[in-house]
Amino acid sequence: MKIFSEHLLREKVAIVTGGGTGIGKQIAQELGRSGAKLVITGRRKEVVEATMQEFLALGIETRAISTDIREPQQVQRLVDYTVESFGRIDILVNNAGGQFPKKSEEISPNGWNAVIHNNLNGTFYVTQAVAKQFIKQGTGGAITNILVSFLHRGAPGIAHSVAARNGIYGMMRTLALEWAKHNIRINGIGPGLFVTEGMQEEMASAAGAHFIEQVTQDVPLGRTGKLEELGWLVTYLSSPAAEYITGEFIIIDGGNSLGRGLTFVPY
Ligand SMILES: CCC/C=C/C(=O)SCCNC(=O)CCNC(=O)[C@H](O)C(C)(C)COP(=O)([O-])OP(=O)([O-])OC[C@H]1O[C@@H](n2cnc3c(N)ncnc32)[C@H](O)[C@@H]1OP(=O)([O-])[O-]
Ligand SMILES: NC(=O)C1=CN([C@@H]2O[C@H](COP(=O)(O)OP(=O)(O)OC[C@H]3O[C@@H](n4cnc5c(N)ncnc54)[C@H](OP(=O)(O)O)[C@@H]3O)[C@@H](O)[C@H]2O)C=CC1
Repeated sequence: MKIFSEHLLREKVAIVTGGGTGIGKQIAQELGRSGAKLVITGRRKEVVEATMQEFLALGIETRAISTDIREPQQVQRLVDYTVESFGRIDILVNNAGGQFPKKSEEISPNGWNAVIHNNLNGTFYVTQAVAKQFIKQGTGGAITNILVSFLHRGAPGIAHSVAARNGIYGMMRTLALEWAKHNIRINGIGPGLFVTEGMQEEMASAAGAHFIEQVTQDVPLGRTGKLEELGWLVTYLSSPAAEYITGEFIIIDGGNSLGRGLTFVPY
């Protein structure tokens, strides 16, 4: 379904980390369908290049480059490559990340550090490098961080990831204040359950075959999310329609974080 005009983000240039797969791929596609030029990145070159070919076939101007967001030099190469390719950057989507489920008493120091490093440090490196380009351009920019719906509620089994995402949340609120004078907006969204290969490999396989059905039972709207729904939200937040929104966190989970509601209903 097409929601936004193909001119909404015309002449805008967007970087999407983890843009070769799952949520990042769909967000990138929706930004591209709304007119943005794309640079998609992830560690696996062959994955981002295959997605680039799909986008080019749809008529979306796309480049792909491999980057490990944990490596500041590679992150700077991503920024330089984007500017060399398209002359500027306007939009950043920090989507790359993830975790492995594990009882907290069993997480090794290395395991803890791996998740914090990938999510929190990696997100900061990309955010800082892109924001420096925004400031140099003097154009402002829009940054959206993909966080988790249970950011404030907590989630047993992924303490390292929830800690890292709350670190990003604190960073995001601070940077929204610090960089408002440069017209850099920075927001976060918290997806509930969206079925992707990555999610199935990392989460559902460890949690059991019925994980998705079980989680879905708790969703008031009675279904998992559609990936396009994330793409539309990020497109909105990246567009002029959201020019007065910064430092915000929006949950998109079909009401899941509301819980089941009151057991007593007065009718
Ligand atoms: C409701 C759903 C909500 C959320 C859904 C999603 O997010 S869906 C999106 C889902 N998509 C993703 O999550 C994809 C992204 N995820 C990843 O790329 C990786 O899982 C990573 C970044 C978390 C770790 O990568 P890395 O290359 O830095 O790790 P490394 O190999 O160098 O090991 C370092 C330490 O970590 C330990 N360890 C690592 N893995 C596991 C494991 N499975 N099991 C146990 N432990 C594990 C490893 O043992 C070692 O500790 P040790 O033995 O030395 O004490
Ligand atoms: N699916 C869901 O229900 C939910 C997902 N999320 C979050 O949404 C994001 C996308 O998840 P999803 O699409 O489901 O799963 P994926 O596993 O498909 O997405 C993870 C992406 O991040 C990239 N990535 C991971 N680490 C790095 C790194 N160090 N440098 C560069 N790229 C990296 C991966 O590419 P590569 O391996 O090639 O580097 C991959 O493209 C994640 O942050 C996830 O935690 C949040 C809530 C719910």
